[in-house]
Amino acid sequence: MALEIREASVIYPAQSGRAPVEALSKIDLTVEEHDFVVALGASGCGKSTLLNLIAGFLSPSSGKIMLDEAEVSGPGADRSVVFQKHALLPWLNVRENVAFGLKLRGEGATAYAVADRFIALLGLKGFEKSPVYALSGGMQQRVGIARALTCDPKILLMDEPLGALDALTRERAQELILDIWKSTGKTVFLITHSVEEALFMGTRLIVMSPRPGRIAHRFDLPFSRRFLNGTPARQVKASPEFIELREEVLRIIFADEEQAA
Ligand SMILES: Nc1ncnc2c1ncn2[C@@H]1O[C@H](COP(=O)(O)OP(=O)(O)OP(=O)(O)O)[C@@H](O)[C@H]1O
Repeated sequence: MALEIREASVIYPAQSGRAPVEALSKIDLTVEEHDFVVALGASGCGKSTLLNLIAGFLSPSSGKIMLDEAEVSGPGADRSVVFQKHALLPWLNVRENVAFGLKLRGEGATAYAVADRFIALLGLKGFEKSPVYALSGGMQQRVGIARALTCDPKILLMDEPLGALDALTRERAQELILDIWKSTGKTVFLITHSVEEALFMGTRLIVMSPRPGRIAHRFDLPFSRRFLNGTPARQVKASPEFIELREEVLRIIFADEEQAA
């Protein structure tokens, strides 16, 4: 078992005359090692709050987050976060950005060797000395993922990591992340607003509903394994089984959005 969330609730306190917000209500979720869990749901259903709980940026109002039997009480090197805005350091080049986390941990001697391994894995070889501001959005996001991986986290947490990319780059990045997931054996928790991305990438999907934020539906997914076993991505995404599930999940989310309107 990698991660266990037990009856976790988050209530944000009342602000400027508004009532408190029950952002998450009694979330139960077990994430096994090497799972690729994707969270999907209408805006405001608590996806980022859940990721922040796992990252340790936020403590639950009640309930527990356990990682390998130990209670999560704050951020730690066993979890790395990749955000949509990759939060790179613009004055440093690719290699320095990727090595940054390890150097911060005092692992200066090995930092560059490890960084170079992940630079190659993410297809950034040859760009080590490029300033990150000169790279495309897709390449910057790959630098962000390489940096997260260098610290060898048990769990990679990704909050809408591909949201800012154009459609073609986004599809390529999905495939790259799946290849890396397979080769590194990491456990992944990813938030996305794209139903197609969620179905394609995850081994497990949680569909969340708002007010209060909760897990309303859970699905086991076969599609990423089909891609990793050699079926072309577009063929996976165009299969009748994929399309049927995509429409089912869209119906669930649209119903939540309509209720909120
Ligand atoms: N710091 C905060 N203080 C008060 N309320 C908050 C805070 N952060 C989030 N919320 C509220 O908690 C609920 C869940 O927010 P959260 O950002 O986790 O949802 P989300 O599913 O990630 O949304 P989106 O898809 O729009 O990013 C929302 O109603 C939001 O307005």
